Amino acid sequence: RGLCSSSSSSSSSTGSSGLELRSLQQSPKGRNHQWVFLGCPGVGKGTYASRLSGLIGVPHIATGDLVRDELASSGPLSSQLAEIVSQGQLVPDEIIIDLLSKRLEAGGPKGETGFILDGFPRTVRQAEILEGVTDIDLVVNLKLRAEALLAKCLGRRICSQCGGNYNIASIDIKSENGQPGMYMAPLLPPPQCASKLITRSDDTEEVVMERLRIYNKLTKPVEDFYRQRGKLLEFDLPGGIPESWPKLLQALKLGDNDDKRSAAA
Ligand SMILES: Nc1ncnc2c1ncn2[C@@H]1O[C@H](COP(=O)(O)OP(=O)(O)O)[C@@H](O)[C@H]1O
Repeated sequence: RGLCSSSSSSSSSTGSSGLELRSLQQSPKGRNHQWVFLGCPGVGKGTYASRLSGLIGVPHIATGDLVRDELASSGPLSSQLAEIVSQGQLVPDEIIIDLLSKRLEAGGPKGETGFILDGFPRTVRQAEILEGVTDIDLVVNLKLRAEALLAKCLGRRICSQCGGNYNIASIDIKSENGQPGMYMAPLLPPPQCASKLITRSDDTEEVVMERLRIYNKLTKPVEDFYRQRGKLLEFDLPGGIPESWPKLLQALKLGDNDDKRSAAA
């Protein structure tokens, strides 16, 4: 059983949460794509969600980024959040829903009606709340061989100046016992970022292992939640960006041609 292997499904009773996600467009007419990206830490959700967001013209909203922005703002929540995040635990639903609602509200005046969510929902309860306020079109479940996940998290680097995301891990899994090999090249920073790289404080081996454990326990059941609703698209990443990106576009029927937007409709 791998780090990110499947687990049994969980029941999904719709409890009254008392929570609401404000300002989501209710009507499927005239709105843009509302997609969710699921996948273990290190799988590359941020990379692919952000590339796709540029392509289909909707914002990439990562709840992990919202949490880190809140942490950096030194607001009233930051010390509570710092402790939770540094241990790889999940932030309480109420806080996450509040951060996400505010982000969605801020997009309203800019005319944002769609999104690619990355890092939300992370529990069945969060999925139920989201399903209660809008009809998600598609959930992409990104999967990567377990051997690569930890290395990908440990190799992650961010430019402290421009915010660019890079990865110094070079993954070369040799073929063995009939299993094919896999190569993932590092995503190195340009020279102007190279001296300004920082590592996320929760990307240590101990915390990543805990985040993977929590993913399997609390987020894996979210896959079943969407599978049962016919919304889940499974996508096995075949390697690094050069191999994976065109295949992902194909799987999403976005094709690699000039007609990307209409193909996405
Ligand atoms: N939907 C969520 N529910 C609860 N906690 C969250 C959620 N999204 C992000 N977090 C918090 O922010 C941290 C970083 O999230 P993220 O950047 O998505 O990490 P990962 O690389 O593990 O997918 C998580 O470990 C968790 O503490």
